[in-house]
Amino acid sequence: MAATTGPASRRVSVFPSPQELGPALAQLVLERAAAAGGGGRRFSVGLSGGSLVEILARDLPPAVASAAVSPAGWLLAFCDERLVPPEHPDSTAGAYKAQLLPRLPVPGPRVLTAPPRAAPRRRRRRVFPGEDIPVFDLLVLGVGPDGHTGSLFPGHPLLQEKEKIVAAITDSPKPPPERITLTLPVLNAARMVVFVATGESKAAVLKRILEGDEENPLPAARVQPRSGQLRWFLDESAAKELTIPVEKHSVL
Ligand SMILES: O=C(O)[C@H](O)[C@@H](O)[C@H](O)[C@H](O)COP(=O)(O)O
Repeated sequence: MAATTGPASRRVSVFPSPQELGPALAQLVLERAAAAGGGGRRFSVGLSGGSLVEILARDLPPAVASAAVSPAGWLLAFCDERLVPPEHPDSTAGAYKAQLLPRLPVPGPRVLTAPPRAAPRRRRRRVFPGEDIPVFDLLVLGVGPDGHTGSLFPGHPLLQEKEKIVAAITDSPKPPPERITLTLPVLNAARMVVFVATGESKAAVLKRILEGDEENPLPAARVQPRSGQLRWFLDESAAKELTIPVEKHSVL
């Protein structure tokens, strides 16, 4: 049963805990990779930091292994990045390089690390030829208890950005203050966006994002892919205040 309220293609899936959510997320990544494959085109996937790193590092490698898939044709990018050295514990790319990449088969994905400033147009043209705004096959986003996603924070002027595809922020309310982030035009151009949120600390904000109708929507509520699909993967604690129909996944 698919959840059908809200935007036409939005589906909200609820899992008992992150332990069940992780393998389902890994399957979704593989499905999207298979759908994108062929024609010499890379499967482009953007990942976020925070608790997602642990979930993907735990559940994606076994899924890749059991499906005997090669990630060599994948292009892995980051939805946002904290501007710290790669070896710093706050570095999102550093965390994926330490925890996920060594567990994937070799040759692994091509990894697009964030430039310290907005991406030069030439580089973007090489990676996403012919596209004015990069169209990712899949973006995996988190959401903070304040409703931020990527490094797009409530009330921040970056929410109005229309031109840049990657923007710098120097006053992030969540440390560290200096970050770069994909902008809303890129998030909303993706073929699929999946939000992942677990834990009780997200329950109240998820009710606002998924059921609210606010004049000034929270950043995560502004992610409505124009022609792509929008998925939400939640655990029961995060979903506990929701009254919209959801797709419940139980342990078999
Ligand atoms: O830089 C970051 O912190 C992330 O990229 C950020 O957008 C994250 O996805 C959310 O804050 C949710 O984080 P948690 O899943 O750890 O709560």
